[in-house]
Amino acid sequence: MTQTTSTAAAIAEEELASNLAANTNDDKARFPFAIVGHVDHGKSTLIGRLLHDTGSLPEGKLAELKAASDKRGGVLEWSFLLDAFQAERDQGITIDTTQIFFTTAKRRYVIIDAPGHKEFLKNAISGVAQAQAAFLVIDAAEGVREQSRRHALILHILGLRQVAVLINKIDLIDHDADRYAAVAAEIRHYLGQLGVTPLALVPISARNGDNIASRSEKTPWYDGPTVVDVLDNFVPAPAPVDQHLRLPVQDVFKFDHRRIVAGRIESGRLRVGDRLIFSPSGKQARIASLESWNAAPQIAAGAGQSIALTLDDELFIQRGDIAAHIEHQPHLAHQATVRLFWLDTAPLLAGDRLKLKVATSEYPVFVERIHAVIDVGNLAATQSDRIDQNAVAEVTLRSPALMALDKFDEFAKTGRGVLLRDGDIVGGAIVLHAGAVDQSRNLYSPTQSIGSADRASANGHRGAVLWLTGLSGSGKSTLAVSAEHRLFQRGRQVVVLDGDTLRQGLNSDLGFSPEARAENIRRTAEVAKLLAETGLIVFVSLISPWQADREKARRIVGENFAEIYVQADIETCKSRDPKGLYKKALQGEIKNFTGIDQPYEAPEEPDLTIDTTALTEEQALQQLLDLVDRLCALNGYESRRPADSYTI
Ligand SMILES: Nc1ncnc2c1ncn2[C@@H]1O[C@H](COP(=O)(O)OS(=O)(=O)O)[C@@H](OP(=O)(O)O)[C@H]1O
Ligand SMILES: Nc1ncnc2c1ncn2[C@@H]1O[C@H](COP(=O)(O)OP(=O)(O)O)[C@@H](O)[C@H]1O
Repeated sequence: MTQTTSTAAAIAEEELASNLAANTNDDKARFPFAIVGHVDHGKSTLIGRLLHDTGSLPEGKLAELKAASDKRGGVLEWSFLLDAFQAERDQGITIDTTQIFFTTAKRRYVIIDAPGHKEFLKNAISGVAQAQAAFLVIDAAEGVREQSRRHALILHILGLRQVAVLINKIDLIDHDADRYAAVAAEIRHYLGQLGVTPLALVPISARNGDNIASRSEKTPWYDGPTVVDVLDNFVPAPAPVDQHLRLPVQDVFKFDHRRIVAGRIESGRLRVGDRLIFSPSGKQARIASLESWNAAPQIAAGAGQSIALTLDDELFIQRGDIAAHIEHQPHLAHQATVRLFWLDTAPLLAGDRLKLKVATSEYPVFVERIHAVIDVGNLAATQSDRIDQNAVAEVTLRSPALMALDKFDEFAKTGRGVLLRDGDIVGGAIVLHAGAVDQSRNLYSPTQSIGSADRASANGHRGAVLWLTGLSGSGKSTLAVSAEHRLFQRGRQVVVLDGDTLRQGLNSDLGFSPEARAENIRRTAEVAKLLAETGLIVFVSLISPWQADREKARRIVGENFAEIYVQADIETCKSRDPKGLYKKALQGEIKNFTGIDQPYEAPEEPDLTIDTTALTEEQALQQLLDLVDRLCALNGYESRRPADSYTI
């Protein structure tokens, strides 16, 4: 390293350190925690109490509260405090109920998401609520309830490991040690199944102030910490600045002929001269400058800072790209296995299409497979094809877009996302596994064409041509169209090429002579080949009465071609006569009609024969879909985990 660069590096370190130190002086340095629990178990009262007992109430608030409580019958209602804050907020005064601040002798705190706040789950899941610890409040008289369980599960899913349980309303059970012990055992057992060991369980009465800021005389059998002790003992998370760099691009501005890339550094650090790679595009450039307005020029920055930088190369960077150092990039994948929490009233089904929003990027995805749905009550994993509201499940999502993702346990911010349907948040997801792809294959240069393997990887299946042959009325179109619907619902790329339709456009110049039919089949085979190469599952529904023409079609398409004989005898077809054509042909109104005055050669060795005279439409469809599954599955693409290997 030269003298100049080492000096620059030293300055950068120093500057970064001072920036970070500056950061610790703002409100971000408050220790953020959440209070969760079943409705009416006492969360609001606890907040009122905490503010009061730590001396954090604004002047005059207590008097106001007393007056309000007197009006309603005398008992001091600590939860009115939150109502009062809410009222002030509604009038445009500064206190925000979703961010309540208070201070103990040891440090400053921010309570994230006031209890009862309907958005808690959404916020918690979307990562807005960056709590580092949580209190789970449980009513001593009522014990563990559905919401207590669900909230505990969410805390676990969100990766929150510092959890303490406050068993509230201890006065309602007459400060009874045995009843307290029973509730404590129940919640310990449940949390134990999740692999969570509560840091403490505290018997409290939020209303009366027992064991909040000082030890209560009414629970002489309890010798553990108070709520404030527990708070002060939560350990702040290690600074994300020590992790690898993740800079999700928020925007790119044109300014004075320069392109300025803006974003918030979610983890790690960077400095001028660093070489960055932007995922998923794979473009690379060095940082030319860190922009600053009305401030001394910066040459380094770290996690938590919002920055604007320029690059030494005019790359096309866009919102949603993630900048990282080359040695430690996010995973690139079309497929991700996630643990999700479903919020929408409408269930999530296999094949459903959603958007996965991770940091600043949004990817279209569909549910490729639901591995297991978790019962919130007993944590049992069951196999299901639907995920109902408030359920937790493990699923594989697939995107036609290449996604840049991290695993949640490695990078919290870029390893978790929100699921959107029609613009609404309908669930949250943490990434357990991002299916890796061969990166070199996916970093395209504009001159390199996209191969069928890339397309298959994006779609989650290979392209193929399923050539349905059979008499008019045998059931070709019926089967092709139902298969198309079924596969489309599963998120497959699929299309039907039907003789009737093609003959109205591409092949409108052709009749039904043997030569015209041969040309009809040749053209259709060429089109089917092109579509299959772009990754589609193509159903061709043509009578294609001659073996030689069908063999030619197979040669044109090449690999991934299947000949399917849709079998029904002529008498059955005549009796079905869905379009009334047999009647006309028998009356001589239509000439050269297959099966009447032109032959039909049944396939000699079809890949599949579907006898529609013996099967119901559904059975016939299943036979066809089974063949599609075999023909179009990617090698190893499933990467499925059986439900019984599910652990949470
Ligand atoms: N002479 C004659 N013979 C057979 N079929 C006739 C004829 N005239 C019109 N139609 C209608 O055209 C559809 C068949 O066209 P195809 O393109 O599938 O035929 S071929 O593959 O070229 O043999 C066929 O559709 P399907 O009933 O779905 O098979 C008929 O609707
Ligand atoms: N198992 C079956 N599979 C497909 N179609 C069936 C079956 N059983 C009865 N049908 C009926 O046969 C007719 C087939 O018509 P269509 O699909 O237009 O045939 P094609 O496209 O081969 O001319 C439809 O009316 C359909 O409801």
